[in-house]
Amino acid sequence: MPQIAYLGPAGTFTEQATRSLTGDFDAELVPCETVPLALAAVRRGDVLAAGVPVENSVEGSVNATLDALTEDEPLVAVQEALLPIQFDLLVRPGTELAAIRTVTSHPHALAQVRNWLAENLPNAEVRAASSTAAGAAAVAAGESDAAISAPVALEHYPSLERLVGGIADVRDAVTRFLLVRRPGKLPEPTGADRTSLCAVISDEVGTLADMLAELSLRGINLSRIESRPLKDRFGEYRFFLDFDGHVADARIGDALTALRRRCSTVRFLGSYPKADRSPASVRPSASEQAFLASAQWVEDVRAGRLA
Ligand SMILES: O=C(O)C(=O)C[C@]1(C(=O)O)C=C[C@@H](O)C=C1
Repeated sequence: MPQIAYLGPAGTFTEQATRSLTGDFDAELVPCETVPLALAAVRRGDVLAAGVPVENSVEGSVNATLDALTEDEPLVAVQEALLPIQFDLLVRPGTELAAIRTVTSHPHALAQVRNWLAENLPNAEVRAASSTAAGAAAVAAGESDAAISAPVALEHYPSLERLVGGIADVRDAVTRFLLVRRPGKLPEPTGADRTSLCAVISDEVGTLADMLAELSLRGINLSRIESRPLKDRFGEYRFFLDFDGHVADARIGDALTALRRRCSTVRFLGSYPKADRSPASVRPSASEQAFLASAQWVEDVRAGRLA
C-alpha cells in the first residue's frame, strides 16, 4: 500500500485534506512534524507523496510550504483540495474560559482567530505549535491550558473536550492543499486545470511586467502571484505563479517557453485539476485550434508551401 506523508500528528486539517486527496486509492498516511520533513520524505522516496497546506483565504500563503517546494530537488503537485476552516477551543475537562492562561496552535491557525482571542482570551499567553493537532497534544499532556484545533482533533484526543466550537474571525475561510510527488507522469488535462510554477527574474526595469505580459498576451488567467526572498541574496525574490490551464495546453506550453527564455530560473511545480473544477475560459485566439492552425501556417511558410 502506498505511503503518503502529511503535516501531523493525526487530527490536523492537513490530515483531513490528505484523506480526501487519497480517497481514490488505498494509502497509509504517515504523519510528519513539519511540511519540510514531509517533503523530504517524498524526495528520499520513503513515501510516494505528501499532502501539504499551500494557501489560506485569510492568512495567505503557507511560506514553509512554498520555501520547501523550491529549496531542494524538484517536486510537482498532482492534485489539490479545498477545506473549509473553523476551529474548536479544546481544553482538559472542567477548564473554564476564565481559567485559561496559555493557548496554543499552529501560527496560521492563530492568525485566523486573532480577533476571537483578543475578545475572549485577552490575557492568555499565545504559544506557537507545529500544527493544530500538536497544540491539542500539548493540552492533553498538560503543557498548555487550551488549543485552537481542527474539529477532527477531538477524535484523536478523547481526553479533551470542546469548550467553544465554530471559531473563525472570517466566516467561510478556506485552505488549499496540494498532493505533491516526485516528477513523473503528469495528470491528464481536464479543461479545468491549474499550473503552478516558480520563477526567478533579474532585478531590472520591467522584468516582472514582461513576465506577466507573456501570460496575459496568451489569454491566461493568473490566479495567484506571491514573492518569497531568495534568502542568500538580499532584495532578490522568487515569484510563485498559479494560473488556469495545463502544461499540455498549447497556450500554456507557449507561455512557458517564453518564461523559460525570459527568467533566470523557472521551476515547474505541476499541472493538476482545480478542486472546484471551474473550467478555464479561453478566448478564441488562444484556443488549441488557433495555436495548431497558426503553427501549421508557419510550418507551411517555412516549407515554401505558403507565402
Ligand atoms: O495545523 C494544521 O492543522 C494544519 O493542517 C496547518 C494549517 C495551515 O498551515 O494553514 C492548515 C489549515 C489551517 O489553515 C490552519 C493550519
